[in-house]
Amino acid sequence: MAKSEKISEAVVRRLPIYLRYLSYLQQVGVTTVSSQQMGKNLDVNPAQIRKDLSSFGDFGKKGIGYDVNYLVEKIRQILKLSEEIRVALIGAGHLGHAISNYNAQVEDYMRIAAIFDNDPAKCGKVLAGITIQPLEELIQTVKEQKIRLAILTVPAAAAQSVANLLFEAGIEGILNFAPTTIRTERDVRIHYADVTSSLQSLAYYLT
Ligand SMILES: NC(=O)c1ccc[n+]([C@@H]2O[C@H](COP(=O)([O-])OP(=O)(O)OC[C@H]3O[C@@H](n4cnc5c(N)ncnc54)[C@H](O)[C@@H]3O)[C@@H](O)[C@H]2O)c1
Repeated sequence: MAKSEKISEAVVRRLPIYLRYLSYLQQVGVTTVSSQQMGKNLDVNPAQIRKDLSSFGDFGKKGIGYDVNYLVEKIRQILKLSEEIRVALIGAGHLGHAISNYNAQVEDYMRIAAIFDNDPAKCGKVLAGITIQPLEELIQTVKEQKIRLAILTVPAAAAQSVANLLFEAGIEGILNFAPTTIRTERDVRIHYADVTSSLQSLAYYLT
């Protein structure tokens, strides 16, 4: 039973990291895991892991650890990953190719279901098993296919206008790779992924 409905953003960001490790344990047939083992493998303080996991229920057993299958199910539930979530990718360029091909290889509840580009030379071509569609078809396809999330891999100059189309289509969240901020007037969650900023933060720790 969940102790609280609302989980902090920091915990929500750590849960996928726990889930990735726990899914690996499932694959190799490990059935229980302690917070110590998890902490060692993920380089996270075990006390932090216990605290995070206890925030949505008290299901670790002292001296035995966590039941891996149960924990995977529980985290999937919390992250609303119990059923497939359909994702659109916009911008079938270099990065779009890499992400689409990767997504097609991994077994994941996040499934890229549609790909869009505004380059007529790319539309109609197949990428990772999906036919690239023109941008004009975005709103209708997103609505028809019940696509809820989007990945933006277009140039920065195009990001806002494409995001506006996504808002119009009713998208609920965007993972933006373009190096620009997206403004939204609706309750749409925008997350940013940026290798350069991450490297810049890492540079701070250079000795
Ligand atoms: N966040 C990161 O770590 C990271 C890393 C690499 C690239 N990027 C960014 O990702 C974006 C894509 O990079 P890339 O190297 O794949 O570029 P790219 O030029 O190879 O691909 C961009 C694609 O977007 C399409 N496009 C352009 N305008 C569009 C529009 N209005 N609607 C739909 N499609 C449109 C182009 O036709 C092209 O296929 C850029 O903004 C780049 O700066 C971010």
